Amino acid sequence: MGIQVNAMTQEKNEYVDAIYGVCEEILYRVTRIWLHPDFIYYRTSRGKKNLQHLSVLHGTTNRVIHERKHVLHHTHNENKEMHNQFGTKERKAFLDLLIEASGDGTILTHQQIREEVDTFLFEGHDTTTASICWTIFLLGLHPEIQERVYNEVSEILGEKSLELSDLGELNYLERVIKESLRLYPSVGFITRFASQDIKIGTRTIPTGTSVGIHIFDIHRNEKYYPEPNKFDPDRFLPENTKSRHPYAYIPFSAGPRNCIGQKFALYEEKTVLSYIIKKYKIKSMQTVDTIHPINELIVRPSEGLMVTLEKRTT
Ligand code: HEM
Repeated sequence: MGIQVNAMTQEKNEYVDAIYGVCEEILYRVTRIWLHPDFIYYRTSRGKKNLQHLSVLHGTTNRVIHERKHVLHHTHNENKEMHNQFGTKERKAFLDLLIEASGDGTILTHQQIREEVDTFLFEGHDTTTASICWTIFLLGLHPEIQERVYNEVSEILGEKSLELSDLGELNYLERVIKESLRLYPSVGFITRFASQDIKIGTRTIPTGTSVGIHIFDIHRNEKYYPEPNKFDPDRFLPENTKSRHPYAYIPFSAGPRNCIGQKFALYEEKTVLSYIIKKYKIKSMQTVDTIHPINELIVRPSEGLMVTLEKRTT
């Protein structure tokens, strides 16, 4: 979106703190029915704190949109092709497209643009970060699987830099990421609103019900995944997936409101992981039994994940 959050360099970061605060608060409030009415919740100290977090988040997004509108207004480049420093055609940024499509507020209001930007900022960064971390942790526990990834990456990349066309060749790494997303789906739980009666077996879910879908548990169903807690990337070999129920694996949700960033997410993860694995041997300092995954909208380890990185010599 064209802003620097500096989340890696600043120990205390207002934007990051606000994201964590809001995530924690959503779950806290959702699980306490007496806090559901606004007129009660916003009178509590937690409700007031949450408003402060939201004001940081919305303030940042508003600033990004206003700055971008300003730039677009002054460069008048809406209909011109943009070229980067190498002279190749540059695609327009997502925010630029939204601003252009907004028809100066007649088609998309400022608030609607802001909601889209918030969704992308949130869905697009924490999800992939968590998934990359869990994959590193699992590779650090399984040296033989890590070595297979290393061999694949070395064979495809050699000494050259990664190119877009290489990403489709990293098949084993893709299976590793998919299996990691099965065991630790970044989004462990989603909800849907039943817009009509749904019959499941002998039971009916009536219209208007909020339905919780526990992706974390679905992914550990023994019926579809024998030895469900075992990390086995070969579960995602084509011959092993072809007869699996399509909704037995839903890290990106399913249906019309599934994740629109899933292809990008896999590209991003393959890029980051292949660079790390090519340079370092990863060793995990914890085991599956000593880490505690928690669901704060994103499935994270409650106390972080400790790994050591040893520089590869070959
Ligand atoms: C490993 C990475 C990711 C995972 C596991 C993931 C997972 C999901 C899930 C489960 C949903 C459905 C949420 C719901 O229905 O409540 C979703 C929606 C969405 N995701 Fe992702 N996501 C990932 C990465 C990304 C990235 C990188 C982007 C953007 C660049 C993105 C953009 C979105 C958007 C915009 C939606 C909302 C779609 C809609 O409501 O129509 N996601 N994601």
